[in-house]
Amino acid sequence: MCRVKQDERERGATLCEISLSVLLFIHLITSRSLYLQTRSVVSFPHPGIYVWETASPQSPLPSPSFGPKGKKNWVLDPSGDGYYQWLLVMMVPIAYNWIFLICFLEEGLLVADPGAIAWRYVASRAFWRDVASLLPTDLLYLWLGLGCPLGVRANRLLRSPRLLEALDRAETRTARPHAFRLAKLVSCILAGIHWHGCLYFALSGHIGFGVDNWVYPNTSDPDFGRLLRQYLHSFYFSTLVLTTVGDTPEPSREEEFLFMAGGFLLAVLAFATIMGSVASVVVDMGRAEAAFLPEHDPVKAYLRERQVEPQLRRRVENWLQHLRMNCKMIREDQALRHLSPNLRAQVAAAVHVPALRKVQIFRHCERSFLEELVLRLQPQVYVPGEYVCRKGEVGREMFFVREGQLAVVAEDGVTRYALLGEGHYFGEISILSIKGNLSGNRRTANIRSLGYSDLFRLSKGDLAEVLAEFPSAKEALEAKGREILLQMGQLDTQVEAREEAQRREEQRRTQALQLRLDALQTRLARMLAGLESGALKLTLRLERLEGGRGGEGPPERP
Ligand SMILES: Nc1ncnc2c1ncn2[C@@H]1O[C@@H]2COP(=O)(O)O[C@H]2[C@H]1O
Repeated sequence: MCRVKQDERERGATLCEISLSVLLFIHLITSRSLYLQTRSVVSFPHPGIYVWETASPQSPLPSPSFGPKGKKNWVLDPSGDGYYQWLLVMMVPIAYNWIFLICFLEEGLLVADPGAIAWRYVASRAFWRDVASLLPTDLLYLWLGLGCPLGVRANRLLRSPRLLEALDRAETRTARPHAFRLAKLVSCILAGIHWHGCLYFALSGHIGFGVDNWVYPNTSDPDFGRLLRQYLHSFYFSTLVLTTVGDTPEPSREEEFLFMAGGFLLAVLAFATIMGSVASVVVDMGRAEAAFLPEHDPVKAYLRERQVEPQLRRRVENWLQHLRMNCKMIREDQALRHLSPNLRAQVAAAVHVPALRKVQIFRHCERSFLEELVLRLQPQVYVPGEYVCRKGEVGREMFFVREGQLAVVAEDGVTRYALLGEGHYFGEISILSIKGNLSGNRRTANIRSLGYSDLFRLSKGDLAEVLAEFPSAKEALEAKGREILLQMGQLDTQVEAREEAQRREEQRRTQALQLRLDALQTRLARMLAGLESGALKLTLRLERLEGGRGGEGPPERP
């Protein structure tokens, strides 16, 4: 109960961390976007939320306007209510370390004492990093003005380890880690291009808008003065540079050359990183699948190399395709091999016990029996027309039908004696050593898969081990087997009667022997008692004799 609560608390804290870190991420990006905005002009359509229009380099703070063609750019005024409310939202991620007490492990135990948690946090490097990231550097705007260059709020970036931690956690917990990794990569690329675009715009402003072909065009031109146009132009320019597509205007000043060189170097690094990340994601995807699916290529190469007949090759290929398309896992134990035995048993039980419950004889079995059983089951998939077992073969395993249809067929492979579907089992007769079974350990029938069948295979040894602990299940299996054998005329009831008579005879003989043994033991005990009393008498007489000789009296008559 306590553990569940703890889990819930942890989950809640992690969710908070993730959502707050995402907010922080947005905040970081937004804070950078503000650079573009700080070079804009304010107009006042509503108290609190302001409409900003583009400023020209010549007039950093021109008079308020609604922009060309009455179009409005909805952004936040740093002195308005809207920005204040935004800051309140952003205060949550900043203050969450003070609100949420995140427990830590000491010698494997969770420490939940607030004092200890606080001390640990204060002594950690994260504390100083958080403090530095909280410094209200925004106040510098008051001194430097809204048009101050980048870097004033750079300390907010110190929060990025939290973001990375949140992303890391999310990656571990998400059901689709590959998609998540790709999304993360794309977000990083977009953020990189965004920041590069901001730098380009800042540098253009520094050099002067429209002074040459390379910089951002003159913002006094209504077309280039709109915030959206400024942003998209800068973003596009940076995309060209960072993807090394080229086709960018020739730089003509030292700053421009430096910026372009830096951009190209960054592009090379980014390209290598992207290629590496994408390759690793693709390889990981393949590896994860290969953990429980058979590899196509080696099998196909083998069949080709050994010149296996085309029909059989096609069957194998169909089988491989069926596994892949229907996500049939035949190597589940491989996928779960790193789990502890206990956890593996729990996972196997959670996945397979419902399927086993559909098997009639297991419907009312104890859960412990089924849990024991699922650990030993091996998934198998058969293609249409394939024989799972043939009459006369030595039985080494039995099967449970998880999905699909199979038929008990005659030698011709067509005549059906019985149909087996979900929840049925077969192959138990030859491995159970049923008394009177004339087939011994040989299969009593042919079993053929009608379509694709998904089975559980249980080896003879594993079945024996499990049944040894659960005799009621053994009796149920044997009873069903005897019934089938009886129908087939393969059960020698005489053998059973003979065996029963023999058993009774043996019992009778054992009892007779026991009686004789008891009688012999009684006689022996009597003899021993007689012997003992005789010996005692003899001893007494000898003592008396010795006593008489000592007193020189006449010897006593016997
Ligand atoms: N008439 C039948 N109905 C259902 N199952 C059968 C029938 N005949 C044979 N079987 C199953 O087919 C299996 C073939 O292998 P076994 O003899 O080990 O065990 C056999 C039974 O489980």
